[in-house]
Amino acid sequence: MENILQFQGISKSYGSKKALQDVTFSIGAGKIVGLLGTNGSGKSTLMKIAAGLIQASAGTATVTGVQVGLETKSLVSFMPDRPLTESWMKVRDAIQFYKDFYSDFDSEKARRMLDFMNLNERDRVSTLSKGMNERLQLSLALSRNAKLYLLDEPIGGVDPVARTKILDAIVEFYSEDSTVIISTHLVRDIERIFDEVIFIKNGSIVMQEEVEDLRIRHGKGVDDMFKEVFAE
Ligand SMILES: Nc1ncnc2c1ncn2[C@@H]1O[C@H](COP(=O)(O)OP(=O)(O)OP(=O)(O)O)[C@@H](O)[C@H]1O
Repeated sequence: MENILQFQGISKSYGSKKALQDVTFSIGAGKIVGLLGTNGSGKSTLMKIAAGLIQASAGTATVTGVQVGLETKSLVSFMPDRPLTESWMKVRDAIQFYKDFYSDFDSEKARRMLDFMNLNERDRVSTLSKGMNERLQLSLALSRNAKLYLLDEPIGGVDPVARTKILDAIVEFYSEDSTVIISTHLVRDIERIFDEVIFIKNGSIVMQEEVEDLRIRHGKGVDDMFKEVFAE
């Protein structure tokens, strides 16, 4: 099976703070993967390295076998935990902005997603609620034709109704030959959509399992396993 994302011995420090320590894993094509860890465990750092936004202090990261850098930017669509859009924009300006910026942006798909999300192209980004803004950011990220989608806390801080809508949209609109990695600590709400999970604790990977194997091997769901691994 083709590796979509591979990390080999990746470490990252911010000054004396070690955010990632000797992280090695690989993820195949056609999966929705949960990157699960408590606050400060290194999830955003890992995603930013995969997206080519920050550099690792040591190790190698590849996307479809290509070392992360300029060439992989067109393969990876990243939804950061803070919006990339500007507050003066209307929803349609945000779409145009992405279209201008990314040659792989599919405007037709964006329109279908906006419709599904109950977003109006005339709405001003600054007036959107947090949940509606997350819906917009997700629509923008998933409307690119990428190999790898990195969604950093797509359901952070939104109500259960918005969460369900966002998760339904991911399942509905992701294309099955790509891979989606979703970071979160809100495991219970989201575990139903994962094929595979990676647990990250204090900057190290402590578990990577197919969800089905986890159930068979440990007789537990992802949320129970998460609570056990991260118990303090
Ligand atoms: N720019 C930075 N400068 C210094 N330390 C940083 C920086 N970014 C992250 N860190 C530290 O690195 C560690 C990992 O942070 P990271 O944001 O990757 O974790 P996270 O799992 O995404 O956390 P959260 O769920 O709270 O967003 C944390 O201890 C954090 O304080």
